[in-house]
Formats: sequence, structure tokens, C-alpha cells
Amino acid sequence: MENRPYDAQRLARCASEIASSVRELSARGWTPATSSNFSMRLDERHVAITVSGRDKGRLTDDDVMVVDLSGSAVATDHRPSAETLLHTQLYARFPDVGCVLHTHSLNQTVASRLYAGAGQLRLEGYELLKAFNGNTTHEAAIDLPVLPNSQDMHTLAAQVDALLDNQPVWGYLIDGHGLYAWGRDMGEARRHLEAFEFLIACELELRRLHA
Ligand SMILES: CSC[C@@H](O)[C@@H](O)C(=O)COP(=O)(O)O
Ligand SMILES: [Zn+2]
Repeated sequence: MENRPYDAQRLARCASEIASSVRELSARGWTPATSSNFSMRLDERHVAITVSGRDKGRLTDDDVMVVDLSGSAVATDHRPSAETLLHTQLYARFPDVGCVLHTHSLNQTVASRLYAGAGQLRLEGYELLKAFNGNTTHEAAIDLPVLPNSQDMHTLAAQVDALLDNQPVWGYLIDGHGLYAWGRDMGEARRHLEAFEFLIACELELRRLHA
């Protein structure tokens, strides 16, 4: 058996968890045209992440590879997600982060366009705010940041770093692009992702109704 610098059994479990979760999210239409990327922490130095360009609706365990915290591929010739740096920066900065999910749903993308000027979308007064750690009441508010898009990952990562310096957040939108959300494990990251998606949809619907 080859000697790998990470636990191969943990990789197998994470790859399976990522692939099945991603297929579910894809079935909801949140990952059009091969977009979106997903990862889980393997250990202090390694991350399991989706291979770049794969069809997320048909994702298999083999479409998940390993990178180190600088984003370099480990023990594989596969190319990691083009947005790997946006994942690894969270793992490097927060030892508690165990899973990062990035999707391109219609609601996320439309909201990112509408609120890019304001730089954030305020989510306030919703029972579902309790899906985020630390919130115990609907009488709360979360400002979901909206960052300018860039094809230069270092530019994007610098914007995210500045954001994380200023406030505790569980996710952010990128203008015309999509949503990043994370948590301590897949369950928590999905809860955050689904809560953001639902609350964003509520805000868009209220705008449509001019409420
Ligand atoms: C198919 S366009 C979307 C990509 O540019 C990117 O934003 C994305 O989410 C997926 O990139 P990937 O390299 O497959 O992880
Ligand atoms: Zn993307």
C-alpha cells in the first residue's frame, strides 16, 4: 500500500460524504453547469476538495482529491477547484472549521447582484436565524457580506481576510457569482448554507411583493 501523508480511510469517508451531499444540493439546482465546489478538513494540514470542472450532479467519490493548506495537490495529478484558496484560507485561519460549501443557486446569484452596491444583505427578524450558532431568538440580525467578484483568487482571498478581521460570519456572497458557507462539520455547514439560501429567497420574494 502507498504511503500517504494523510489518513486514507478518513479521506474515503469524507469523499463519500461530500459526493452524496453535493448530489443532493445539485438536484436542487444549486450547482449549474459544473459550478460550485466543496471541501472537508482531513487533519491539521490536509483538506479533501472537489476536483476542478467536474459535473456536481454526477459527483462520485473519485471526484474528491487532497490539497494541503497552501492549496497544492497532495499525492495526485488531479487539478483542485479553481477556488481552492477560498477554502484553505478558512481552514488555516479557523481550527474549528471542518467543512466549506460553495454554491451558485439562482437566489444567491440574483441577491448578490441586487445587494453588491450596499456590500451586504441584512437578514433580520426570522426564526431561521437560530440555525446559526449563537442565535437563540428571531430578534437577531445577520449581515451577509457581498464581495466584488474577481478571477484572481488572491484578490478575493484578501477581501475575505479583511472581512473576517472585522466580524464573525458564517458565509458571504460574491457579486454575480454565488455563496460560500462553512461550519464545524458537514451537518453544520449544510445547515448554514440552507438557512442562507432560504433567508435570501425570503428577501427576494418580499422585494417582488414590494413588501
Ligand atoms: C463553471 S463556471 C464556475 C467556476 O468558475 C467556479 O466559480 C466554480 O464554482 C467551480 O469551479 P471549480 O474549479 O470546478 O471548483
Ligand atoms: Zn464559484
